[in-house]
Amino acid sequence: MSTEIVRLEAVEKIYQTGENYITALDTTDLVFESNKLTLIMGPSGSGKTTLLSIVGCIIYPTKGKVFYKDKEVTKLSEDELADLRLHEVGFVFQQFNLIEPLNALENVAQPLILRNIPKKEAKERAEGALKAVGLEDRMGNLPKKLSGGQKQRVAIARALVGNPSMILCDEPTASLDAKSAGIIMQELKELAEEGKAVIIVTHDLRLRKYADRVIYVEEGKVSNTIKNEEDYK
Ligand SMILES: Nc1ncnc2c1ncn2[C@@H]1O[C@H](COP(=O)(O)OP(=O)(O)OP(=O)(O)O)[C@@H](O)[C@H]1O
Repeated sequence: MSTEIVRLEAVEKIYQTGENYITALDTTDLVFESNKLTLIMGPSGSGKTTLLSIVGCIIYPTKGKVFYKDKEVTKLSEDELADLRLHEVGFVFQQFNLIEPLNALENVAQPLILRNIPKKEAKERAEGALKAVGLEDRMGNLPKKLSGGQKQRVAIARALVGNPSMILCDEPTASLDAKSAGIIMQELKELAEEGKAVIIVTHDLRLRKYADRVIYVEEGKVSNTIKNEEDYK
């Protein structure tokens, strides 16, 4: 059963640079639910990262309201927002963002250490997360001793380890070959099936087969249909 995780009500984001105003996201109403893998697609500069950043409580919208499980995010202070992010959101990026001198296990344990969880418990939970992504035999490896696909699985384990409700991914397969990309998408799909809200920004139209839902963003406007596939390449 799906439940509502994030709700955007009449959300708009306008950036100001000097005297110029850019409407990165036009008035948008959206709901993201648990148990669903959603793709956010659109041409470069269309507003995808802006949308993901609002959903992930990284930035405030200029107008409108954001609710996280009925808590109004747009009323929270910066500190409360950071706290919500730390506990409820897992992030996965194109470039993995692993800490090079730390091995896979230490990388995955890092968010728990930041939350002052005792080292022993952090290690046990990190082992569990690495097992969940099939990397139990690579726990002691430094990132440089892992393939791109394995690094991304470590990044997914790190996103998972705090047991967030949402996993947000910005181009998670863009640095990977087709086979590794397929493994990562399968992994993310399983997380959605287990109850997470998984939201992925991508340019890759081939990933649509993994999605429960696809949202297209063009010039800051969100819709359920694609206008011109050529613009997405
Ligand atoms: N911090 C910022 N200040 C000013 N303008 C910004 C800022 N961030 C984004 N923009 C502008 O807002 C618009 C949407 O940007 P956004 O990064 O959300 O697009 P995107 O679809 O994620 O692009 P890409 O696929 O290239 O990453 C663009 O015109 C961009 O130049």
